[in-house]
Amino acid sequence: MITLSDVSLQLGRNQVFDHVDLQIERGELVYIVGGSGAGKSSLLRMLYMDLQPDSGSVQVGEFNSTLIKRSEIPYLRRHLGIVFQDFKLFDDRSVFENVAFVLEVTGVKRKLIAKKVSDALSEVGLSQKRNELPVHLSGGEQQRVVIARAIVSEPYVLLADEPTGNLDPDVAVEIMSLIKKINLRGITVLTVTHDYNLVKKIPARILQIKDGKIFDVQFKKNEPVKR
Ligand SMILES: Nc1ncnc2c1ncn2[C@@H]1O[C@H](COP(=O)(O)OP(=O)(O)OP(=O)(O)O)[C@@H](O)[C@H]1O
Repeated sequence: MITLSDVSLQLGRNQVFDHVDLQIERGELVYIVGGSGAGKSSLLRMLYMDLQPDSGSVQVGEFNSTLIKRSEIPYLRRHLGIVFQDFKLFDDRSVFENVAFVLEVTGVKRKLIAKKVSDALSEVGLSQKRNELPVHLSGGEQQRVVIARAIVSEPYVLLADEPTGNLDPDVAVEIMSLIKKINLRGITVLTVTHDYNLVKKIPARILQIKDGKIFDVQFKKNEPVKR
């Protein structure tokens, strides 16, 4: 599903990735960890092709960074569900409208939008709140809306950058459980996290970015992962 082949990336003076190879199979759930400035966001940006590697290639589904034209990048992004901190909800639109928006801009028919949005809201447990404004929801509920918006177009990969970052520990576990449920439907998930409590509670593959490389690391219970 995702392959990095001999990828190097320099940003400013930082060698963020140095001849990195990585393979992620369809249906995997993967945590991405690493210290501040290690390159976690840069990895996600390469996957949605907002950043091009200086050398090597990034393959996401049928899209390859060395072949893709700028005009094709929106098609790639339609296959990606994106849950980022700076990708806010519209305060003046209802929960339903926030989720529907993604489909409206891609020209999906009204009836189909209603069905897809209802399904997505039901999946995240927010059917009852469809007419609320986001400001009337709790932080965890708002994050559920963000997740509904990310999955409504039935992506094959979900990319999440600290999806539980600002939430209480219990709510964070609920949100991660929801992401796991979505993953079990067959969607490949990559999620950046700093939260080892979460990794402990909901175990999955862990990739650590360090010194320009990406390592698979084993999480040992009772022992903090070194950062
Ligand atoms: N546009 C840029 N120009 C120069 N350097 C950059 C640029 N963007 C990012 N960097 C540097 O590249 C490195 C990787 O940044 P990145 O944002 O991917 O790290 P991160 O692991 O997501 O960090 P954090 O956990 O702090 O968000 C950092 O050293 C950062 O300062």
